[in-house]
Amino acid sequence: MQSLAAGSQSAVVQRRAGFRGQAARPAAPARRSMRISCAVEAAADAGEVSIRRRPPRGNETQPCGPFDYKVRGLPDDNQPRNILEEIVWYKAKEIDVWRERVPLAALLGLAKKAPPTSDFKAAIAAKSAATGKPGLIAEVKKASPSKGVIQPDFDPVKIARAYEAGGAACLSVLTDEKFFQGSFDNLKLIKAAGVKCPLLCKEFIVEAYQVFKARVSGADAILLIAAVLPNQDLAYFMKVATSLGMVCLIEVHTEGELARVLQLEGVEQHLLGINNRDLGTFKVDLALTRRIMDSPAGLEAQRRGILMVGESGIFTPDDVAFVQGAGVGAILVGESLVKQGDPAAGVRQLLSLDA
Ligand SMILES: O=C(O)c1ccccc1NCC(=O)[C@H](O)[C@H](O)COP(=O)(O)O
Repeated sequence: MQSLAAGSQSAVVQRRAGFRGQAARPAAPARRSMRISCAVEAAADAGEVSIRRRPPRGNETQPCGPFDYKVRGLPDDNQPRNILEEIVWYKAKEIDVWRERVPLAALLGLAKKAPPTSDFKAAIAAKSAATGKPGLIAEVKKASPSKGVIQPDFDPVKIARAYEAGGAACLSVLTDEKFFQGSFDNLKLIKAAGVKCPLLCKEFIVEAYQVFKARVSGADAILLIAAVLPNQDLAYFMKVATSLGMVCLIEVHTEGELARVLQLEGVEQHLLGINNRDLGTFKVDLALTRRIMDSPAGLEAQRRGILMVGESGIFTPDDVAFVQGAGVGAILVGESLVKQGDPAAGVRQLLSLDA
């Protein structure tokens, strides 16, 4: 909406400047920008939330005194359609347990007392300017639903220090326990160890409670997934994060989702990520980054100077060059770095910093 309004305004300016009563037409760049804006608006309709936040016919088990009662005969459409749905459905139960242990009011008190955050975007810009490569967000990742355990000898602080020494701009720390064997404690440990790289809390956020928990645990940035969250929720979590001094990495999987999130007010202050992993098949395809960056929504994001991040499936310097060529300013890399014996060398090699 915002961009369309801007496009129309420049068309009006052009019309007013019409020369000698000629039928005034917007100049070519303005016409192009209007065309892109209209295409982005049309694409946004296709970017609706694809993940159902809870089982449509209720949970398969219901509490019954001290036991769980299994509800029989629920139809197939009550099963998660992909891994993200499975994660999100489980997350609701996890949050209930956390909230019982530490109520939201107590968490708010802790968040108020937390030390200041570090500037996530500035760290990326600085590294990028120094190396000529996209800023690296290196992920502290022990396991994943697609690969199982990736690094059996997992020491989060050692890995974080190695990433920093190798030249990463920022770190991403997986906090999900059930599916990624991560934890909020890892985030706390890395911060407490004095690692200077700003930290992204890689959590599947569905409630504001998690945003406060991220801040209390030392995060400088949070992940928000457009497939899970409608714009109303994204806007709210962005506001909460901003009020706590954090930025958001808003992740999309399709052009439609990108077009939709571009409608969010103030989205330019945050980062937009394109995740190359298909949620149904787990296959990664870097060409997705290129396709989305070349789409009207991708062009609009670039025109607005939004920091774009290529995520998942980046293994080699050629992969880095490919997504950089597509226009991203940062990359998020987990598996290819974390499974190396020497993650610092892995970072230098991936970014060709030794050459
Ligand atoms: O990693 C997975 O298998 C996965 C499955 C389902 C949802 C999300 C998943 N990963 C989260 C991520 O976004 C990646 O950890 C991150 O982009 C790094 O990816 P990679 O370099 O391929 O490890």
